[in-house]
Amino acid sequence: MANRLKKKNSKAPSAEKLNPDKEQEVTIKEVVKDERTSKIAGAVSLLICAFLTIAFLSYFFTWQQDQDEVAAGLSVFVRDNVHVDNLLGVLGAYASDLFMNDGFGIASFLFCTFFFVLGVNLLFGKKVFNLARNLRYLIAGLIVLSVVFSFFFGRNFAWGGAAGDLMVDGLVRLIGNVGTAALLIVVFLAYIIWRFNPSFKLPERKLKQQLTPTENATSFQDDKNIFNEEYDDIYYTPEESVSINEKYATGANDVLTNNNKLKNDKPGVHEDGNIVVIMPEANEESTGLGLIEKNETNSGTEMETPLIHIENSGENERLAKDNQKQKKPLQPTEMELEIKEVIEDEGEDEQIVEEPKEIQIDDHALEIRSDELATVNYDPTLDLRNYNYPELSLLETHGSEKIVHDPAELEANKNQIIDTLKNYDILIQRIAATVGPTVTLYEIVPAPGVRISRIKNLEDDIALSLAALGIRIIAPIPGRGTVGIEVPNLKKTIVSMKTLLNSEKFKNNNYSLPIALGKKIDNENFIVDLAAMPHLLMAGATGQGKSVGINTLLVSLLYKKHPSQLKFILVDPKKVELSLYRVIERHFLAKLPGEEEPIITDTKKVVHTLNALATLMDIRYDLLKEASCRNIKEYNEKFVNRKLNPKKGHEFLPFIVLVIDEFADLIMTAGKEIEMPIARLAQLARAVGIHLIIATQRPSVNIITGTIKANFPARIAFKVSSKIDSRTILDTGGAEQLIGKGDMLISYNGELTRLQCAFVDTPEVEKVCEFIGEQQAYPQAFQLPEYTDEKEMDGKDFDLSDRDPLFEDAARLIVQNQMGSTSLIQRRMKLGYNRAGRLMDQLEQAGVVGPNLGSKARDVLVKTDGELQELLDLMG
Ligand SMILES: Nc1ncnc2c1ncn2[C@@H]1O[C@H](COP(=O)(O)OP(=O)(O)OP(=O)(O)O)[C@@H](O)[C@H]1O
Repeated sequence: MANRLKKKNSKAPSAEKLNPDKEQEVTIKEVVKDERTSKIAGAVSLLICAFLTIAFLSYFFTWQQDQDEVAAGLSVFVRDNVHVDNLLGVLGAYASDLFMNDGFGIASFLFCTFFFVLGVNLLFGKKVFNLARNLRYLIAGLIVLSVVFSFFFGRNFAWGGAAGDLMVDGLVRLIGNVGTAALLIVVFLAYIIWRFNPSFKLPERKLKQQLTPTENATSFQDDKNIFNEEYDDIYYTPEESVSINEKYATGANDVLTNNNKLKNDKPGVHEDGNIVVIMPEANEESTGLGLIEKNETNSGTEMETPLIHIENSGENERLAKDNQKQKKPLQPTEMELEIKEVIEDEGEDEQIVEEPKEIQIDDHALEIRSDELATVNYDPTLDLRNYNYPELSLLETHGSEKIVHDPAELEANKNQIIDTLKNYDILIQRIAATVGPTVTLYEIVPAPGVRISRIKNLEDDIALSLAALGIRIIAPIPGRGTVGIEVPNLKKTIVSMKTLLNSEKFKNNNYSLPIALGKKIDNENFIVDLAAMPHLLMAGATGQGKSVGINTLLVSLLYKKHPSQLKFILVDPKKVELSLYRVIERHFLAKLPGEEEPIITDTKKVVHTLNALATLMDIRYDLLKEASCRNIKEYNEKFVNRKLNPKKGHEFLPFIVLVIDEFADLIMTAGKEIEMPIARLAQLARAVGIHLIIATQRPSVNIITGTIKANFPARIAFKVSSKIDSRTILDTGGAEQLIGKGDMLISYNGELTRLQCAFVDTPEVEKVCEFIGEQQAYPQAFQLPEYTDEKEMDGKDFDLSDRDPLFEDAARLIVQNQMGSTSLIQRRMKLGYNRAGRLMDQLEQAGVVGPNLGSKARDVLVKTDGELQELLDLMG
């Protein structure tokens, strides 16, 4: 027996036997999941609703005739010669008797509403009504209403059905007739309040002329109740109740779009009849102001109803209608696309003129003796007084420049956006388009109640549905409260450098270092002051427009600055990108003393240059300190007004802009040696007019380190390959969705702006450089302070035959000035502190100066040039 059992249990079921079952199981699941099944179920449910409604209504008139027939139960379906009067025959008579007589009486109509709700939800495949809430209403309603009807209407008809009668009997036995009546009145009222939340309002005593904010807030609260009631079953789940406030606050989006107007509106009645109230629960993007329109009701009492817009009465009506239609969203094609006007700032085609000078100085100013301070202002441009600024004709206009609206494209995109959002149950109220050079910004006002975070979360799906590269969703647009969707234009417009340089904003600004970067989406020229930035970090994958961007910056500055006012230090490890600028070496470039190449390509030299720049920064800080100035602007002003003595080492300080084209290469080869001086310069150099522009195509965290990032508040990202890269540069995603070719995001002043970078082609840059290069120049490039590798010099004891090459110069300087000061050597010879200190030690050993006296200058032991010469001759 045991064996037999074992055998039976261990016998594996054959595959053939299993398969059919499995197949069947899968098929049933599929059938249940199939949307057609739910549609069919929905239709059946609606049919049941209709059937029950007709049967129940018919029951009122036929119950007496039919009750005998159906009293015998299910046999009515099989018995012969059964005659019923119910409109729906035997089944109608049986069902209505079952629900009304044997069930819950008139309350049975609630079953009809439940099947209706269920049917609609199944048929449309989404949660049109809240099923759970309706089920709660059904159960509570069946109990409460059946008892109430049974108790108050008696038993001559199935008012409360058998269930109602049974419960009434129990209650009467328990608490008597009076107790039951009292209890049922309370329960019934509670049910009505729970179900419909009616508003109880005392009649107004007199017409209000002026509402105080508190009164307004109360009115709002009341109306909100009416509103809740109106929308209770539709669209919104209880969790979305917060949104109901927004929905009620009809004005919310108008508040947002009309921010400026509304911000000025104070609570109270306005001339146009609108009343502004403070909305206690307005959503956070709104200003907290909403609008309520004054309306006369039939009864003549004043009532507040939600108003959408305030611009003018016609608009109000239209939007109020829109608001009423919220339950029925507009079709995409029905919604109008508002095309926003773009700003065009184009100046006349003329040459950019030199900044006006306060005083024109003629030749004799040069003859002013250095020992007496002149009364005429110093003009730093005098050395190259015939210098001509580059002409605009050297640049070209690329393409048509005019931004073309393609109505078909705009319409198609608009419809697709609306459709796509609708698929995700996001309804919108208004849509506007701003056509930019490369992308069009569709600005949408979501319907009240739609949470903006939902749109943001659906970014990828929406981009996929719109099937366009480079979709960026800005939800919400800061300060506007609308949601922006940027869609690339099929036909892109190139922004020419020439147009930007010809714009009024570029020609007439008082920026120290104006740079024309590009155009915003609304076509506004983006022109900023590099001196205010004060440094710029640029990143972008290869081929996305970085080099063009750097050229744009350099060309802007070349068009606006005189060689005496600005010097560039160009670092180009790739050797080819910036080589065009070598022809302006003696006008605009700065380099290390004795250095051949004007453009720095070698990493070791970059380290030297950066350290020399740091030394220059220290020297400039000393000068500023002596002149009691806080920054280069104040210092230069004082110098120009001849309040600073050039004999004491003061001089006009040009701005210095350091440009590094490929930062990653440098960091890879020199690491900290590069990072440290860059960080130090970035932290301190701004006040002394030294600004850095650093570009890299590898925006990874080991290149753009925390130290670097912290000191570069202004950052530009061209298209990058990943969201991580975008975060590394901008601290947010978005740059991976750009479309290349100069499409960029700039994070500046805490704002993220999408720009189309101005385009300047290499031949144009070449022409500009040649134009400058052909003109009279300084004898040599601007000399940076000498830099000697501290490590090389350290540990070497002073040996007279091995003295510093600058020993003699330093000795002469000290003797001539009769002042043994290290900072004098530093400033006048443009040396770093360490080297100047070492020179001073050597001078002490040679007997030129006395020992260190702490904060005081050392005594100078050699009194005349002749004495010094003798000493030097002795030293050999
Ligand atoms: N602002 C712009 N407008 C139109 N086209 C542009 C713009 N910027 C760049 N382009 C196009 O993209 C190409 C590549 O640009 P660019 O040489 O500046 O890239 P890059 O990022 O510097 O590349 P790499 O790192 O390899 O040097 C240009 O030749 C030009 O055709």
